[in-house]
Amino acid sequence: MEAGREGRCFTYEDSRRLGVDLGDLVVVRLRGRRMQGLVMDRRISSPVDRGQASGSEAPPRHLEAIEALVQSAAVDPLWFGWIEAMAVHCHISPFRMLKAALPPGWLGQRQSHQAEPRRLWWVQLESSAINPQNLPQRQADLQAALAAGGGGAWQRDLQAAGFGSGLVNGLIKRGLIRREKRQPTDASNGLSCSDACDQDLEVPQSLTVEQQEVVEAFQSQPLGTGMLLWGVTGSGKTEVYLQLAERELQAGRHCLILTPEIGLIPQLVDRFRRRFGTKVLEYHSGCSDRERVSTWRQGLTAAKPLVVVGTRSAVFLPLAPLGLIVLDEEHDSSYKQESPMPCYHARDMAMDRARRTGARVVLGSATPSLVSWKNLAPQGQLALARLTRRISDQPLSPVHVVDMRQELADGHRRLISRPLMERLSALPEAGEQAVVLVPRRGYSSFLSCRSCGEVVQCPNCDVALTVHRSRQGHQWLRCHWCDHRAEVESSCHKCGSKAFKPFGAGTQRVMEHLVEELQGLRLLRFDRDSTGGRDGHRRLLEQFAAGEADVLVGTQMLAKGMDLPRVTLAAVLAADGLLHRPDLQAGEQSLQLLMQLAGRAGRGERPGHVLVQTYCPDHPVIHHLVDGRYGEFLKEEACLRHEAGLVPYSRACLLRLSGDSAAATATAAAVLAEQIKPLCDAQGWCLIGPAPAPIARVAGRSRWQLLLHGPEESPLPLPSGSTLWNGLPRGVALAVDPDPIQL
Ligand SMILES: Nc1ncnc2c1ncn2[C@@H]1O[C@H](COP(=O)(O)OP(=O)(O)OP(=O)(O)O)[C@@H](O)[C@H]1O
Ligand SMILES: [Zn+2]
Repeated sequence: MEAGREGRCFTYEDSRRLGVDLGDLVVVRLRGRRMQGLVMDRRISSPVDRGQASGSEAPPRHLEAIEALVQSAAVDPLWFGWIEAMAVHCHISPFRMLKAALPPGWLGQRQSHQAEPRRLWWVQLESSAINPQNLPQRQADLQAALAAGGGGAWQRDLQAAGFGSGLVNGLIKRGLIRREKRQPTDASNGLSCSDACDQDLEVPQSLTVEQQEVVEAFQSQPLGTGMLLWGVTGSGKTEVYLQLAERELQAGRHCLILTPEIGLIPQLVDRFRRRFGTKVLEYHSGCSDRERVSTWRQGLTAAKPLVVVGTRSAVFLPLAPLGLIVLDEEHDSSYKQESPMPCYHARDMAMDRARRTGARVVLGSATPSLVSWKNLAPQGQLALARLTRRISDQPLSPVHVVDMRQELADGHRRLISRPLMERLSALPEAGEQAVVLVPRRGYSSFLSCRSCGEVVQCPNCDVALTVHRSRQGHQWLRCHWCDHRAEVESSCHKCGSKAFKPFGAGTQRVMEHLVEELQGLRLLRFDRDSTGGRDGHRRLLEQFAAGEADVLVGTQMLAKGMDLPRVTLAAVLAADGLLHRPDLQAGEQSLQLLMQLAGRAGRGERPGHVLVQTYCPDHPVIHHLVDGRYGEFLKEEACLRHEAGLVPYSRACLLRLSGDSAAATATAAAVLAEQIKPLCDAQGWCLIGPAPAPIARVAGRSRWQLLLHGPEESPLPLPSGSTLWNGLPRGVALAVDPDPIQL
């Protein structure tokens, strides 16, 4: 139950014979109060046992009854065992691990949900309607799907088959269909709707020789193992996932397809739906709590195997038997949950789950992480498969570096260099498109004084405030950590200078420059601010794919997954912002991002180009980007980190403390350090800190940290259970992050 910091376990009796089981949500009383609890463990006891209770001195106790069953989880013991093991791995109580694994809203479920079955929308063709001419294609498709299925279908199944509510509403307006609420059980006058929608599914592509080899290699892999699929951008990895999934489905096993970012979900879901129709479900933060609970339940009760496309938390779905787990873009750090606890990495979870259940894992990437690289057989656990050629047979696009120092020396002070300008302005005539990466969002990064160097900081956090600007031209400052907002000032409050201007370039600022400087170019902006709403990403990408713009300007997410044949130019405006982050993996991560971006160009018939603007063209990352030999980079990086004894050739663990009071937090950090120092010494780990976190204050809370560093694959030098938390003063929170990615 949610009692205390870690949640606590109590014992109750199922005297009302509700048949409760592991993971079920039940109603019990705690000190007279009705509360909801999760069933964490089960003991069968007979009256005789009770009389001779272990230890024998304890008299038989009267246990309170479980009052009601709210939700039955029906998870299998294998799944539960895995969750318990992961709790140990993440240094968290089994209760909190289970709570994190269950869909959000599970604990808040009302009993009434179960008592009365929900009524659903039923969509029915109007028999009297006259078929209009010139129906838009998708509306016609929907109409045909309904007709093929006998005239009606549940809206939720139509949704699953890719017919959104907009389309349904369109046909309602035309009077072609009507919609009513019905009880899901009385589907008497309907087809089993999924069959209707699954009628004209796409047929699989015939595989290239390389793809075929990968599929065969995977088929011969033992159950419970994994494969690293290293395939250059545009080499047809997704097609391989599709065909592997198809084989699993035929064998009656479920599939999980994971992607790091919610922005990549729509394209992936669309591709899987075209192939597998209503077998495809979604599970990610863009779904409502109710949808996630529903997908969870469908996973438990599905008669036929499913494909679930989701983000990292989908790794917990209780699908059984599970055949395949794919992690696309496996190198992406979004697979790691940093906060709140449990701080888990979906890749570790997936590998462990596969080992236990006999599923198999595919880690796909054009730029594999060093962690997976190091985990290759024979020393490690992963088989390696490669796709070295693009489907289009276009070579990877050549990379041109623009030295911005030279631009400046030549008196050219624009954001957009002359070579980039030239290429962009040639696009419309050639009927081609470009993507431009700006490594930060917002109007421009920060407000600074050119006279004294003062930068406007957030009063709550140790970060610069970002300048934002509305369409009407109004400017304001905003903190990306705590959402603090402030007005923009016209002069420096420190020295009074009027040379007080935004510095750096965000997507909005770049858009304005492009609009000014490249009249006649049509631009679209693709970042978190412009892709709001559930279908934001899909809408923008559709517009761009339909040729409504020449240039797509955006942040990180535009580098990934997009497959548009007319894009022949990929550019990055200021690579420097990426290269100089104070982060251990900055090199690896920026090269991954830049190669990913480069992979967007030249995927169709026409050759592509990549243009990188930077003030340090001699940076090793830029060199590797130009020569395109990612394998060489991995080898060098592995050597460097191996020699320096850095992760993944050692192990790290970060303890993060935060609290309202700076003094209390600092003291708690010091006390904690004293507590674990002897354990570190005994196990050959070293303890760094306590020290203030790199961003020492967020949303008014002080942050301190302890970094532990130890031998590869050794256990964390921490006391078990909740010991670490027991000594903490009120108001100070502690999170344990094993294998942290960011410090
Ligand atoms: N065997 C095939 N025959 C014909 N076309 C194919 C085949 N395999 C893939 N394609 C097409 O090639 C294009 C690129 O494939 P896909 O998107 O799967 O590559 P990818 O490796 O996943 O790319 P990226 O990692 O860059 O996102 C897609 O349009 C896909 O439909
Ligand atoms: Zn702030």
